[in-house]
Amino acid sequence: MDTSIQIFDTTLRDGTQGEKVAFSAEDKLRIAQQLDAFGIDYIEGGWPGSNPRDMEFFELASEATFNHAKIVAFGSTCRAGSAPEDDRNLNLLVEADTPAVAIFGKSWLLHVEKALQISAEENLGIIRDSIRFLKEHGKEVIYDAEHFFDGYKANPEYTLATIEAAASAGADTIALCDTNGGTLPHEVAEIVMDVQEKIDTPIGIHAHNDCELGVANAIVAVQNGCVHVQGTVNGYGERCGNTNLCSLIPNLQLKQDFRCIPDENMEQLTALSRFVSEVANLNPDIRQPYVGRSAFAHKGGIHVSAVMKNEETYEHIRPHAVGNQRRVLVSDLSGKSNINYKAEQLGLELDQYGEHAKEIVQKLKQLENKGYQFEAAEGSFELLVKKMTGDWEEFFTLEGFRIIVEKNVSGSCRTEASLRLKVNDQLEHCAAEGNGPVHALDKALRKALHKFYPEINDMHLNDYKVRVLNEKDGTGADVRVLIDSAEHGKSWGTVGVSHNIIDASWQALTDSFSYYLARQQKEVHQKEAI
Ligand SMILES: CC(=O)SCCNC(=O)CCNC(=O)[C@H](O)C(C)(C)COP(=O)(O)OP(=O)(O)OC[C@H]1O[C@@H](n2cnc3c(N)ncnc32)[C@H](O)[C@@H]1OP(=O)(O)O
Ligand SMILES: CC(=O)C(=O)O
Repeated sequence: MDTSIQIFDTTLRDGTQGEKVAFSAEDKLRIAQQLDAFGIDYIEGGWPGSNPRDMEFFELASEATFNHAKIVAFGSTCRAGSAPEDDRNLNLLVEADTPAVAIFGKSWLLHVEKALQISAEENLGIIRDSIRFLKEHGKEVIYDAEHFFDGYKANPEYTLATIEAAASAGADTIALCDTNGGTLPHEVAEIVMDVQEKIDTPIGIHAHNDCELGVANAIVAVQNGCVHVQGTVNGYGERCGNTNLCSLIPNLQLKQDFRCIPDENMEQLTALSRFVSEVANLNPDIRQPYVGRSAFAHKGGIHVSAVMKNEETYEHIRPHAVGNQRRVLVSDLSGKSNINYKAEQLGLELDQYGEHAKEIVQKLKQLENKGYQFEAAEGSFELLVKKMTGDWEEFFTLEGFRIIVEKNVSGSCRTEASLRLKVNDQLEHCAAEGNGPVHALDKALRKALHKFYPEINDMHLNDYKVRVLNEKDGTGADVRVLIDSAEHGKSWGTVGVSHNIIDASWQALTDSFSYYLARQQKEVHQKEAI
């Protein structure tokens, strides 16, 4: 039995119908090339009749090389009352110069009568005529039966007649669309089975995620005979999105016998997902199954303890199978297993210190109780462990700092920080102005450290977050500051907690510098040892 499933990616078309998703023509080309390399069969690039950017994409795509995928141009059936050869939209589909086109037509009488405002017969006519026209121009035609499931539930005879019209006109594939995303898996299964009995043309599924069932509906459709699935990377798409290919593909290929992409490409899945979110300029969803940063992140002590003994205890697949990785989070839900695992990852040998793991767990829980959070502050966690295990020498110590913020009647604001710091037994006294107090402190600290540690020029602050911990105390509340710093693509997080926002920032800031300097020192020692 042939178990291959055609994967039709519509990230560049339906994906861009999602809120906040937009790509330039060049972005689309970059994504299309990644999708091709990943082994996607069809890449729907956009609607040439919609806007100049999509037209530009098809021009760029016609000059690019795709080794596996077919590029698809998307549009609708012709307008009622106009012959296909006079229809601008259909002519632009032909001119897009792609081997395949996808057109959507109406399946649901409600749409025929209310949206198109034409008769049921006329609708069958425009479906037939549009497909015939495209076939006469040598195109492979994928017919998207819009609102197929809703139409079928309202009037199965008419809805089936629309896809019979498409099949008789030569459509190569008929994709049954759950356009409003409201159909349940058992309904998809029954309807797909019925269509299978009545239509010889290969059928596919295009599902939306309004009931969080985009992936589930695509799976049952495949289990009941669909051989073609449409979806998007990360599930981007109109309203709540489309079938998420990043979940669907491993669900079909790793857990069942269906084949969607070459096996060896599965490890590229996480990279593909993150590449697309990067180009879309959207934060990746950490909780996304398979590819999210938290997909294999273990927090509960019981889980970590078991995973260290056997990963299958709390992992449904090997993270590497999809190019993701296991993470162990450290928090007040940790046990000593979390600490041991994390320490091992950081190259810290806790075993030699015997009881240290238990002490660290206790300290950690106390600190988390005060509002510290180490999950996203691995830099501070490493410093804590080193300090508690006696494996630490300070790079600098604070003698004191003072910050002045002046606001005058013109509205302008001036901030200056002055700092006294001991570095290598020398007292450094530096001052700097900044946009705000933390910026001024950061600059003064850099000034003081630079002559001892010039490498600090290579690190910078990526992100700075403040969280009020006990809101009811208003402006007197404790705050947690999380700082994300980076150097040449490597990043680390640090944390500080205080009732004073400047003090919390100082803790996170100095942890960030200390962590970085310790890492640099370790790299130098490692190089010297070689
Ligand atoms: C289910 C889906 O996702 S379908 C894809 C939806 N995607 C998009 O709409 C994004 C791109 N769309 C666009 O750029 C524009 O809507 C265009 C260029 C296609 C059309 O713009 P306009 O001509 O200004 O029309 P407008 O968007 O207001 O309305 C759509 C028209 O298409 C008609 N139409 C809708 N579906 C079909 C169809 N399958 N076949 C023929 N005509 C259709 C509507 O009846 C309406 O006609 P009317 O102008 O006579 O009322
Ligand atoms: C065609 C399409 O995008 C839909 O029906 O949802």
